[in-house]
Amino acid sequence: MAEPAIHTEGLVKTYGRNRGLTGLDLRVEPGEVYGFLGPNGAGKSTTIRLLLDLIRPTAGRVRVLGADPRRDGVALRRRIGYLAGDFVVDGRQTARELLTYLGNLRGGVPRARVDALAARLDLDLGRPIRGLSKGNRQKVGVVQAFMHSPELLILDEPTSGLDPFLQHEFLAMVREARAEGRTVFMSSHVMSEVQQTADRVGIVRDGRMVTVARVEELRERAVRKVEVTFAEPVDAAEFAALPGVSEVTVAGTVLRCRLDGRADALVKAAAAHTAVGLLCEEPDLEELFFGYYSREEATRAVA
Ligand SMILES: Nc1ncnc2c1ncn2[C@@H]1O[C@H](COP(=O)(O)OP(=O)(O)OP(=O)(O)O)[C@@H](O)[C@H]1O
Repeated sequence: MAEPAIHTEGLVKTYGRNRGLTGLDLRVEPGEVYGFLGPNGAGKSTTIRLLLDLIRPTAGRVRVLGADPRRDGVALRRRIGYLAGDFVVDGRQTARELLTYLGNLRGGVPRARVDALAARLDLDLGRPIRGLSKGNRQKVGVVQAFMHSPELLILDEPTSGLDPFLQHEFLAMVREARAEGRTVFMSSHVMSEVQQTADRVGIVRDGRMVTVARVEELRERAVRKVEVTFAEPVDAAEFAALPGVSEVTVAGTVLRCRLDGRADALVKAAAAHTAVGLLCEEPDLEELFFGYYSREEATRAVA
């Protein structure tokens, strides 16, 4: 098996008496888009800062692209594109000057590549950064992360605060990066952006991993609200007994219920009647995500 793009074992980071990470095991395979999800304060930014050697671990092991961020930091930076959650730029220099400077630090980036990204995001490179709007400064951040075509993109809460146009382009760029075989590690507390792009999702809480799953797997386990309209009234009891089906109500010819996991049994039961309409809410990982938490909290309360 290929060496992981990111590998941490028992990663601990304490900030004085505060616990940032309490033993994080993380494995990101090369070429995948990995969504790193968790609520505020879970330890996402701490993890990312450790991967980039911006801070040092209290204990545990970190490998990034097969290297040690602490020893091989300079060489690693050239192979990584990083977009900080709080990416801030300012100054008299133009966007082009800043991007050229950053590009040179990473071994040089073709001008045409920067131009193409800027054109795509509708960013004027000739204007001084201090005169740019917040949205345009964010575009500078996106360009600097992608411009050197890095093997690994590390994106900390990348779409928070992006306008819908930029969000759309950004997610397209993530998908393209994957198509080119790059690895993307993206933190978020917004399920929808991860749902659209990630192959796998790791959910972190209180400084450790709560669960790791493929996005389809999470979807399959997700809870949906389903509404079926029949030609004739149906009996609620017939549907309430089905696996995964609960909260069944029937109003005339319309059946509403909650579906946990696979739709198979419900679909087959509905097919025994004449179904004239079917509405199924796309499952939201958010609900599943908080489902995990409450389940975990419940376990803790019992313990
Ligand atoms: N510099 C610091 N000093 C003290 N405690 C810190 C510091 N940085 C983070 N922490 C603590 O470590 C924990 C994890 O924080 P972290 O910023 O990594 O979470 P996060 O998941 O990135 O959250 P957010 O989405 O809010 O950025 C929190 O309890 C936080 O209070």
